[in-house]
Amino acid sequence: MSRGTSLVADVCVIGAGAGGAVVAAELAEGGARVVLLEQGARHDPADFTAHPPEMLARLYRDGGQTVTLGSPPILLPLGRGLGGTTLVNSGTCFRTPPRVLDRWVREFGLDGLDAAALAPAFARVEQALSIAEVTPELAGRNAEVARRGAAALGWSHGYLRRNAEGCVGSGVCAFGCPTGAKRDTGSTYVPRLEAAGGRVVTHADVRRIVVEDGRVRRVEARIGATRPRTLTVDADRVVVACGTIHTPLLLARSGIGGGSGQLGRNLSLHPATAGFALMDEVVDMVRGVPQSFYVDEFADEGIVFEGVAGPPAYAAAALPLSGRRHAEAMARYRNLAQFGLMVSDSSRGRVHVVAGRPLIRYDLGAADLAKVRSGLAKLEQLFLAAGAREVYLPLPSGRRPHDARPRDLKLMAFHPLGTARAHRDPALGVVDGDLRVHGVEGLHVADGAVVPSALGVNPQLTIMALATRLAFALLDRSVPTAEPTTEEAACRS
Ligand SMILES: Cc1cc2nc3c(=O)[nH]c(=O)nc-3n(C[C@H](O)[C@H](O)[C@H](O)COP(=O)(O)OP(=O)(O)OC[C@H]3O[C@@H](n4cnc5c(N)ncnc54)[C@H](O)[C@@H]3O)c2cc1C
Repeated sequence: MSRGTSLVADVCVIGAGAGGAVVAAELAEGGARVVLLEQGARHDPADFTAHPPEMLARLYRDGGQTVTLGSPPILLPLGRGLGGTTLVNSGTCFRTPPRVLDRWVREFGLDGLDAAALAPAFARVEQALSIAEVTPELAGRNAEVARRGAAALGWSHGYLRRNAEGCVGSGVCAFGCPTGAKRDTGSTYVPRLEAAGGRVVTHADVRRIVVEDGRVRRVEARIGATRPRTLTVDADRVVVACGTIHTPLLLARSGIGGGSGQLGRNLSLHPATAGFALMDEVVDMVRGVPQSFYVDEFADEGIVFEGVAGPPAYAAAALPLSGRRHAEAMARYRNLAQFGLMVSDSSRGRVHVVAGRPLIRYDLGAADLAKVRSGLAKLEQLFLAAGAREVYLPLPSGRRPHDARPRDLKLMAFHPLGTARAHRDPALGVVDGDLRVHGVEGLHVADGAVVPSALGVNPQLTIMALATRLAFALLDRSVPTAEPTTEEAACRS
């Protein structure tokens, strides 16, 4: 053991999030010998306390404090462990909008990724994760505030589709689902992988992918939470799925994928922010699904509103007030509503390493600043139309949405994409349309890094569908057509 351990696999998958867990399980069920290496731990919902500060430290990389450098700095939380960021996400599931897929075909030469070609992969994931629309009862009163506002204004809206069958509305999705209802990839695809004989190694920090004579040969990792040692996995195929921030770093330190000059570039991240409203009615925002409702009236302008909510410890940190006003608003926590907005960005950032530390550089461009300003003004309109007594926007006092400067904004981002983007042309992308790293035999990427443009919708289903398609391509089979659900079968008959 002191000299290190080695394993042999047909496929070594690195990272157990939205992309990695899916591709690993599908490959193992298809008969491949799979080793899945994950830097984080295996988590048990029985240990999820729903207490934000405690869970941030346990489930997130850097305690959820990953931040971009630029104007303005943006908080960019990332999950770590079996399930990756799916373990802490809100469970919202959208297929990639057809207009985005059309653009991929036109601008990036990704002919195999049109809506019809991806439909079986989407359907397979939707079935595996029991994706269904949230009911108004489960959505809770925070969603009802937004619904009332959108209805009064005549804005297009709806309840979101989610992967959380049996959800009871604990209200703390971002801090680990305490009932285990959320079907993150760690509790769905990883058990399927293990049942099919696949091997999972947690606390495995992959340091290098070794390529010889243009072919991938092996993966080298440091393993062990307490006494680190070396693990080598010999494999003819490797799928990298460390997420948009860490995949380009691993490829770069392995000396791979840099040929086009695009590695680490083209980072989009859906800048997001949120406002609060003080209502006359009791909202109890923590009761119900935090992200259960959307308003997409302005989707064509690149602005989408989605629910967000949390327990008092979370709201106290997020409320854009200070001193006595903060204390007074928190004393009326039960009357507070919250709603968020995200913009489909055209600004692009970059991930690279400086002095051994990852650095994420992203500046909000003028077009995206205009979208955030317009989104904040519309958010205020939405709350007022719902009957808000006061609206608290995340801006310095005295500043209005139309004159907000980048440094006035409190932005977060949850959807980093694009740093190893797919493009048919090796001079313009890191992977091709089959997610194979240009110029390297046997090496693929299956995570947010390959997604070549902002989506305008939450990305996990896109990433999972791409991972499903990759797994079946490697197995040399087509993605099977999903069995109709009981509901669909009843409708058809
Ligand atoms: C709070 C929050 C809410 C969100 N809500 C939604 C939502 O409702 N709907 C939606 O569609 N999306 C949502 N997202 C985004 C979504 O979860 C991510 O886009 C998605 O999980 C990304 O998948 P991935 O495979 O690219 O990376 P991840 O899921 O992040 O997985 C990457 C994994 O790789 C591991 N890893 C990294 N480096 C190494 C290494 N060197 N060796 C071994 N392992 C490594 C990491 O530990 C991690 O587990 C949300 C994100 C956040 C933070």
